[in-house]
Amino acid sequence: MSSIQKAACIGGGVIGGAWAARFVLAGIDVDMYDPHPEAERIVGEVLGNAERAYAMLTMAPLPPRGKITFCKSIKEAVEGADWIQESVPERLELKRNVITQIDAATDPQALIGSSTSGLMPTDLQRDMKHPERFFVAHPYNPVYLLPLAELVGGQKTSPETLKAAQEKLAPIGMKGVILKKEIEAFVGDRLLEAVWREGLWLIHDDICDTETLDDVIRYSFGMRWAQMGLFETYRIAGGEAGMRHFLAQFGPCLSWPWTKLTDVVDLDDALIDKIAAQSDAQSGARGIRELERIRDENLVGIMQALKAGDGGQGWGAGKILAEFEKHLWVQGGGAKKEPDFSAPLRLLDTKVGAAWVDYNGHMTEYRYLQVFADTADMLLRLIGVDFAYVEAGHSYYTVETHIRHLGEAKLGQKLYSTLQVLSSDDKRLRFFTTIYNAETNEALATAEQLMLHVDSKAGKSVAAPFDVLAKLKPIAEAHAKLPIPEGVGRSVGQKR
Ligand SMILES: NC(=O)C1=CN([C@@H]2O[C@H](COP(=O)(O)OP(=O)(O)OC[C@H]3O[C@@H](n4cnc5c(N)ncnc54)[C@H](O)[C@@H]3O)[C@@H](O)[C@H]2O)C=CC1
Ligand SMILES: C[N+](C)(C)CC(=O)CC(=O)[O-]
Repeated sequence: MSSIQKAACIGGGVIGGAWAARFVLAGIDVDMYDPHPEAERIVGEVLGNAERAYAMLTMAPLPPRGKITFCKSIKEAVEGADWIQESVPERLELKRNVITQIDAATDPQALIGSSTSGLMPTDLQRDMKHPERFFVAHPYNPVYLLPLAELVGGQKTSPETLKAAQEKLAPIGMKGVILKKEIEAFVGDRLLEAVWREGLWLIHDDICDTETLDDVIRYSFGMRWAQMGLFETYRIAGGEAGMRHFLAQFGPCLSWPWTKLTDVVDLDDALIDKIAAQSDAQSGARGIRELERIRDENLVGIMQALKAGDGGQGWGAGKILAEFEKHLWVQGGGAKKEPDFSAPLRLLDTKVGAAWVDYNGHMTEYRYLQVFADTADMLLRLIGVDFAYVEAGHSYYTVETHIRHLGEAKLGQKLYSTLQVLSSDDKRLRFFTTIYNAETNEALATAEQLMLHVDSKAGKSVAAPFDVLAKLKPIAEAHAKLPIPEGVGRSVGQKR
């Protein structure tokens, strides 16, 4: 699968900042150009929310975070990038000018995507020297969570470009959907505009207020749309007779006076005041960043629920998440140099994210287990028990864990973990893991764990194969020479 090596983001507002977060959390360095004096702060805040969301979204090992560099010009930002994402304000002349500058400054092989919500790619690529590598990659807010990018080519875009873009989006957890023809506002914003226009009429005509309108969506079809969209939902609504029956029954309603879709409401001062006041009453008690965090938590919950859909295969956006996680597991947290076996193995470096902190203001207990489990997974990958191995039907299962909490970790604390193999045979693997404060090297928690090698299809323990045991052997032999860590074999309880 071809992947993005280095990205450039031109424009770092709501969408450009979130694209940057999507890239850096997938381990890709980003060079950013945005003349806004506070661009660095704004992008930093978006990235903070994105990191918080990812800490809730997945337990798969994220690669080391990419680096964001703020540049002084478009030329400087795009140098060496193989994916450039333009996200400047929605004005044709401005975008065309920026895209032409990007085109002139980059390698002709680099892909150039525009975040435009509705401008035609043919209009945007008009002045480019290499228009064949330009396309619309229309994302949805927040880009770091919602997987879709509508990929739309203009008259001069090559079909290979769209295919390459689709392929490069997959490893960063996105789903590139290629539209057959260009059209203003593409597919998503055509639908959203229709709903929005209708919504504005309902407020204008005092049928409901903004909160009631939002309730109607979120308590009903909004939930359906998140998992089945429109046509699959309506197929079910046709009952056993299916889509043909649905069309026969509800098709005629389309010509009844059910909608005002062709009329555009006049957004005069009175209507603007009314909507703004209703929206303030509905949501004004919370700031934008707080609303973003609530939205992100809810989206994560929906995506995780969908990941369990279709009998555990994953459904809709949950299937994309499952595929992204599989990719992360295969990558194993990024390339690491071969560890030194003559000491406990340093296998994981991480940081306490906001979603890890509990009501006591420190890292909550189950997150320690997560770090221990992630560390154990690193050991397993080191001995060849990787994703392909597990898919082929064998694995190690944890059968016993004893955790000791020795210190506290607060929000943002950098951590690392080390693992010492205590004993092993052809089925058993016993090891001791310590989580450290990365600044002071203070031990914060330890775990002694026992794993069994299993045939996961048969559901029973079996001897590990020769090649796994051969990889484990030098680690186990080297660790047998180390002192037994303090705490090994301790039981839970008070002295009597
Ligand atoms: N906000 C949304 O929900 C979505 C927006 N989009 C599209 O993304 C694009 C950007 O929209 P937003 O991020 O919402 O706007 P925004 O106003 O939040 O951000 C635009 C950024 O571009 C910067 N900028 C202005 N001129 C520039 C230049 N010459 N070079 C580099 N940066 C420049 C501004 O300083 C600003 O930070 C638009 O095309 C929009 O249609 C796409 C999907 C959703
Ligand atoms: C409002 N908008 C047209 C900029 C919205 C989009 O383009 C997509 C989205 O995130 O809803």
